[in-house]
Amino acid sequence: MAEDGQRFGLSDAELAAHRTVFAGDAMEGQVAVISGGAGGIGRAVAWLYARMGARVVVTGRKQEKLDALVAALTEAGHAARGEVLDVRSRESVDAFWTRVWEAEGRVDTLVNSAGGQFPQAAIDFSPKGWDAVINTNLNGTWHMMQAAAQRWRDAGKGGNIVNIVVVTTHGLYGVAHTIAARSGVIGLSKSVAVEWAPLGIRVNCVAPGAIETEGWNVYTEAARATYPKTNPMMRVGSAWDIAEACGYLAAPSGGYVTGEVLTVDGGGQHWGETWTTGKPDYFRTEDKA
Ligand SMILES: CCCCCCCCC/C=C/C(=O)SCCNC(=O)CCNC(=O)[C@H](O)C(C)(C)COP(=O)(O)OP(=O)(O)OC[C@H]1O[C@@H](n2cnc3c(N)ncnc32)[C@H](O)[C@@H]1OP(=O)(O)O
Ligand SMILES: NC(=O)C1=CN([C@@H]2O[C@H](COP(=O)(O)OP(=O)(O)OC[C@H]3O[C@@H](n4cnc5c(N)ncnc54)[C@H](OP(=O)(O)O)[C@@H]3O)[C@@H](O)[C@H]2O)C=CC1
Repeated sequence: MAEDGQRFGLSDAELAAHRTVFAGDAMEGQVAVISGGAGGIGRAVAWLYARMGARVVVTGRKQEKLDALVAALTEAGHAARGEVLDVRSRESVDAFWTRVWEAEGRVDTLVNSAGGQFPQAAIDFSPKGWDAVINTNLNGTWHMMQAAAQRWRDAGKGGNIVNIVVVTTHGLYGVAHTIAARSGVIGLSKSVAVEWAPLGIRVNCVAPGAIETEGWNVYTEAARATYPKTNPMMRVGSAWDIAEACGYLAAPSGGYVTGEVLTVDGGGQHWGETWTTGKPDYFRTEDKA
């Protein structure tokens, strides 16, 4: 829980009404699976895909979060289902995909938004902490990707995958474990984009900058206060910014895009200060002039 108990990000009511550039039938008749679907970014993707006409299946570890989202989507007239799933368990992932395929008869898009990390200097990572982040973000994403691809291969019909990662191009202080995991996901995605193209499967990543969501609760107030300075636009992004990138990749607009990393960070990969644990004295150049 947050040190100050704050809530961050967009509510279901805001996501239901947010302006979108996408047509209401852009994913008509399709089924989308969204891991971490009741989190901040996954929830926005679920709302957008549902509003584009898809049936959505959202997963996560906490039943009550899933229930609340499914109730809100259903209330708004959308087709939605929630299933508890820890992506770190390969056995659970396989059983989930078998159930979904039986229930829905198809899946067209998988978005891997289950993930996260805790901020800590790398030199102090415990073996258990390292494993938790690698198993969630790299292995969990892989379990979902491979299980989906195997069903698509067996059905003789392709699909597409969108992996939510992190911008890995510069040294993000305090999250080296996640940079290792996400770099793995990016490399993996590019490789299987090639291997799985003959199966009709596209694989892409979306790399968000600082996006206001409930996930921010693991960071301190001081760290969060710096997030607008992570990019030249000097503001944070919203989960809807990421959802629309995922909409572009999943809809026919993304039909010729594979092996790509779409960075949605207000230009943060080119300029900005990123301190997940607060700015260490060593880097305070203003005091050293
Ligand atoms: C360019 C633009 C850029 C922009 C750059 C700025 C953006 C930065 C903001 C990024 C934001 C996000 O990604 S926010 C969105 C993502 N959401 C989150 O990160 C939410 C929090 N994360 C998670 O829940 C996780 O996924 C994860 C960390 C893997 C937790 O997995 P588990 O459920 O296994 O967690 P636990 O059982 O609690 O912990 C497992 C072990 O991990 C370690 N551990 C856990 N929390 C710890 C902590 N605070 N400090 C130390 N160690 C910790 C301990 O060893 C734990 O074991 P014990 O010692 O035995 O307990
Ligand atoms: N917000 C931001 O600024 C940024 C976010 N990202 C990444 O985007 C993704 C989504 O983040 P965001 O929506 O902000 O964060 P949230 O914490 O709001 O959502 C992440 C969701 O992942 C689920 N989850 C975590 N671990 C597991 C697991 N082992 N199995 C299944 N589900 C799991 C959680 O659900 P439950 O607790 O129910 O399991 C949670 O709802 C993450 O990978 C995040 O690191 C990247 C860059 C910046």
